[in-house]
Amino acid sequence: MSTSNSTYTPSLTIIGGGPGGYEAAMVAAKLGANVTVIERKGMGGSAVLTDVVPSKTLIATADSMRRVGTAQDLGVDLGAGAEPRAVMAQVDRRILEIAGEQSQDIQQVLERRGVRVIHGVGKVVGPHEVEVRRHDDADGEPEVITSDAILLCVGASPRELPSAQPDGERIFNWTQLYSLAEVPEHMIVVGSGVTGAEFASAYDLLGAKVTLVSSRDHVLPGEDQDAAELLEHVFESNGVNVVARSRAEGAERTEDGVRVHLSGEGAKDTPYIDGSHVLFAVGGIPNTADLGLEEAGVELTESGHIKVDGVSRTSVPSIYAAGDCTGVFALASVAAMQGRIAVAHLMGDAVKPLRPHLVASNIFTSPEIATVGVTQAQVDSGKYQADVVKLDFSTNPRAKMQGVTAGFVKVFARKGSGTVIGGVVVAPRASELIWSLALAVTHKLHVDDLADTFTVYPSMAGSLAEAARRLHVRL
Ligand SMILES: Cc1cc2nc3c(=O)[nH]c(=O)nc-3n(C[C@H](O)[C@H](O)[C@H](O)COP(=O)(O)OP(=O)(O)OC[C@H]3O[C@@H](n4cnc5c(N)ncnc54)[C@H](O)[C@@H]3O)c2cc1C
Ligand SMILES: NC(=O)c1ccc[n+]([C@@H]2O[C@H](COP(=O)([O-])OP(=O)(O)OC[C@H]3O[C@@H](n4cnc5c(N)ncnc54)[C@H](O)[C@@H]3O)[C@@H](O)[C@H]2O)c1
Repeated sequence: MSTSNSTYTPSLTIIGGGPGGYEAAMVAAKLGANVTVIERKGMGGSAVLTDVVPSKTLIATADSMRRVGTAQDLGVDLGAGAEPRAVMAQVDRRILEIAGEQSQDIQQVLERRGVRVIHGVGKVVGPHEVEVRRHDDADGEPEVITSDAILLCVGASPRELPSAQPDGERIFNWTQLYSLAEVPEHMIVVGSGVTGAEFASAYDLLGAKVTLVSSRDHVLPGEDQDAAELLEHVFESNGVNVVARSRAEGAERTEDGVRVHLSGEGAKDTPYIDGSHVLFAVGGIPNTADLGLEEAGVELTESGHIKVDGVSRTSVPSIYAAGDCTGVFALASVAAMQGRIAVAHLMGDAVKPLRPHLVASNIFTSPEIATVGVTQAQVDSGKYQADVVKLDFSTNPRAKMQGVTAGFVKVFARKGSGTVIGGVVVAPRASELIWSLALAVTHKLHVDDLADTFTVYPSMAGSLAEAARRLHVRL
């Protein structure tokens, strides 16, 4: 259906204004739909207000600290006694300003495109009906909006331990970190997934003493093992204390800080840790309770996520879902893609189902860890037959010039054919370098295509081309 030539204007109600919701709203409005977005916190959702934007802005400051800290190795005299210091009040103000501006920008763009934005709480009350309680009319009668389709993009919230309720002063979840007057003296980070690793890295660079509690043998379970080991090595050399094979059982306030109680193998040596602050980064739970989903017949998984197919359809034909509430891949980019796919499907536009094996992602630690496509674990398990080349950046001239001492690039090419099927980059700004590999994986480029493409000399990207060259298949 080409909506621009059609007299019929489909209508779409979206609950949740994060990347899943706002991207879908923009595309749907552009395609001519009548769109309403209901958001309870602010446009941009958790991604913009509490998760991605604030954490990456904090990490930008931490990264500046890193660069200033290593400037002396490059011959920069910072002057006697001049130690870089993060001024947290200023850092936090900047974070909240950037998040607020970003949220405003998104709202304005949507409104310019004719999207109706409602600040309030939405609930599904039928296959085509959403009830909304507006914040500016909380005691009034809720409005019921009827539309051709509903898109659920309600996201997720931090998981909390009953025995460690966050108070936003000493015991934190990741949404509460942006009002610290000072850099924490000793930050205990519980959970060594992506969130825990990023904050452990950031607070370390900001000057805090950091202890990272990991329930597994190593940090970043499930990520590329070489990358995780390298990061753990960097953590160790920076003085981050990784307490492995330990689970936090609870946390309590002490006179001047917190005590975190541990269980598990690691707790035999360390039954508790005292620190000034503790951050719980122990995963998220989908915001699907009290949304009227069971009554509407929308099927959920055991974990409470909304079941969707490759084009974001739920078990109810008129209801779609996208983003963290679906449990597919907790990434802003995936949420946005799922939202766009839902809209394309609804509007009868060309639609390609989500292809999770093409997702590129980045862990914003120092160094960053970026991945795309097939993983080393999948190659090792025999799921994919691949040739693998791993090149350390230690021999890369640009890396030497910039003082980059730790990092590598790894390229996976299909055995026999040489098609690029995956890659890992560990380096400062790996998030930017991975795009060339993502392009290669998505468009099934050959290693020779990468090798034959000019790179700038000297550049970190030169190592990507060199890895591809080493994977050349001689016919
Ligand atoms: C600390 C942290 C850092 C991250 N960093 C990155 C990163 O660097 N890159 C990346 O790709 N991903 C990152 N992520 C993941 C990313 O934040 C999520 O994948 C993304 O936010 C998902 O978008 P979404 O649209 O599903 O939901 P969200 O961004 O969670 O937005 C959902 C919105 O819906 C609202 N809502 C819920 N219920 C209702 C209701 N009934 N009525 C009205 N509104 C409602 C919520 O309040 C929320 O504002 C990070 C996550 C965390 C926790
Ligand atoms: N840069 C990014 O793109 C980025 C950043 C942050 C989060 N995310 C997304 O968010 C998703 C969730 O990541 P996450 O790290 O928040 O959650 P997660 O569920 O991946 O990791 C939480 C970790 O905490 C551990 N844990 C749970 N309870 C514990 C306890 N009591 N004591 C010690 N450890 C405990 C778990 O075993 C797990 O390893 C990721 O899949 C990622 O996609 C992305």
